Amino acid sequence: MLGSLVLRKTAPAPRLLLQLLRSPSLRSTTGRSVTTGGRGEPQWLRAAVGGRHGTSPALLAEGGAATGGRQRGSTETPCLAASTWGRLPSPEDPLPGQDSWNQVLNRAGLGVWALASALVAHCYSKSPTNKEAGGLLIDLEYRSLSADVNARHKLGWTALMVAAISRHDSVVQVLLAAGADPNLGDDFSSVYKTAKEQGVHSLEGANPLQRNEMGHTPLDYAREGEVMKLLRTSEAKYQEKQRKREAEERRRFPLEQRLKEHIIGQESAIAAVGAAIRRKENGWYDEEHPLVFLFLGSSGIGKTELAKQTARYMHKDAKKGFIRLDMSEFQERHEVAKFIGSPPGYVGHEEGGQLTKKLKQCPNAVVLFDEVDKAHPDVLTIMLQLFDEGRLTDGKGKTIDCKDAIFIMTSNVASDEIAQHALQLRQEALEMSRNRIAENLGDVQSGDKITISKNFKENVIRPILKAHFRRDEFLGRINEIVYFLPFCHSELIQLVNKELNFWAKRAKQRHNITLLWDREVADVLVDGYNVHYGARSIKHEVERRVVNQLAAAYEQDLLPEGCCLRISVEDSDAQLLTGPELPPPGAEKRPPKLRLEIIDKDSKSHKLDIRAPLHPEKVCHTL
Ligand SMILES: Nc1ncnc2c1ncn2[C@@H]1O[C@H](COP(=O)(O)OP(=O)(O)OP(=O)(O)O)[C@@H](O)[C@H]1O
Repeated sequence: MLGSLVLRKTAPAPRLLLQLLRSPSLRSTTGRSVTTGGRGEPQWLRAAVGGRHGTSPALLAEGGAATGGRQRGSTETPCLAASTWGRLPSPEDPLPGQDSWNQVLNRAGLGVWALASALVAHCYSKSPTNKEAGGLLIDLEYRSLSADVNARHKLGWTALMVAAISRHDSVVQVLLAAGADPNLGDDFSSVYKTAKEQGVHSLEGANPLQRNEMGHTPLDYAREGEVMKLLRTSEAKYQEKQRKREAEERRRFPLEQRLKEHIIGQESAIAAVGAAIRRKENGWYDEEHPLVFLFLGSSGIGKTELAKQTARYMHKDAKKGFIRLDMSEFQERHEVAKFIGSPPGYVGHEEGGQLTKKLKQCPNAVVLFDEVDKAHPDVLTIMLQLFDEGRLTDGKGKTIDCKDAIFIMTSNVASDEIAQHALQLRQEALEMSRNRIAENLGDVQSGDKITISKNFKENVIRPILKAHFRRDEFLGRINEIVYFLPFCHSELIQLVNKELNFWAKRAKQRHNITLLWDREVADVLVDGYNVHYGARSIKHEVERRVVNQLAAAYEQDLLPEGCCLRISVEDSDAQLLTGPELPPPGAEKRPPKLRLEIIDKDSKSHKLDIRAPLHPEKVCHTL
């Protein structure tokens, strides 16, 4: 059934979008306008009305680019391009040499309804007769399509946002009249963020370089003639566009920012890696040699995580782009063959080497050599050749050029010295800040931000490394030695919260249970930190003191479907004074206990009596 909409306002002057969206008269005609002013407004709207035409359409362009939504050979999205045509297009209209409208619309991700309404509105608004008549009579098929005018593209934008960003005021008006909500949130403010949430790569798009399962690109199927020329040009154009898009992405969402989303603390390490990669990406590096890092620090502190996240940033195909070798598997001389493959006539010749096989698939991968200090000296010799020449010859005599690879070695050598030094620096920083507070000197420095001194690196760490690797030239080929420091208190709190958030998400997804916790809970769980196990000790503490109890409560049927649970700290002092187990004088104070409570609909909470699994008759007190 066709629906009809009468819009009584005349088309507004350009750049009056904000007034239009905020206008009370609009509210009176359509019932909709922006409810909050200033900073509270959705970001897309501020971008749309902010006059930053150079920036804000990028949001639109991102959406188009990220989904391959632009028409070939055009810089406009289908929506923009189509709306300048000046005739009413039908979704089934063939486009010259291209897809049907439906296909273009689908690629744009807008849906027929939104674009149809936008186009219709635009065309009508251009018609002088209608303007003179003082109104726009618009027949929209959107009702017959039973479409939701507020539906979002999978990257988060709505038709209203597209129209607003591209400054089609009349289209905005129509969409508002059709019920588009100007107060919808900022889900679409960043393609990177939204793509991440949606599990797609932010640079995903219609890609002529895309390979099928046989590894072929479209060009491989076009052996001659016009099609081949066309595909070649399109590949070249795509590569150039891709390069520009990547550069823009890097500017807007720098590597450091992305790394910080996954890695808590380790700011100097993130800065060192970020700076080296920026030099490489922007052509300020030595093209003859690959980048080589040595990550030093104790266990569970983020060395592997930083390498992984760097690979994720550098490569769309994170699987091939990240090669990880445990160097403790190459401790014997004969294991060199496992590394690069055996020569002809030897066992395993056909298999190839673990490193060379993977490097062949992705010569610019991020390669992690874990526990490099454990590798046999002959393996180190091969690595030195690799770092020096940027290529490697495998057992079959085939040379792999890997000057573009990034090599990261990790080691726990000198980790005790680094940890001790960092703790000492923190202690000194803390005392200094206490003194400054005592003397009322303002400008208090936090003990969290410390820097390892050059003196310590040269006089303590380098001799240890030299003694261990016994080769100056090996250390000389490392571009950057990166130091990972033990976590400070505020970082530990973040780690605990990250872990609790992880379990809260699980609880919601798997069991429809809402999990909340008091602030003090993190302080209690931080006590489980062990400097030798790093973040892993925090993971274990959360599992031991929280997740075990959740699982026991679940097993004992104490958690009703859809319930809300709170973790809180038991008032241990009160318990000790009144409880039956008064501690003997001088006894060590027991750590505070955590308890689980169910919060009822009327916000009252009651403690769960979880039986200890090994003593079913006893109530568990060991949270
Ligand atoms: N700084 C950090 N921020 C967030 N998570 C971290 C951090 N450090 C470690 N983790 C988490 O702890 C676990 C172990 O970390 P990772 O593998 O990076 O340790 P590592 O430093 O490489 O230790 P090892 O030398 O034992 O391999 C991972 O699940 C990781 O996500």
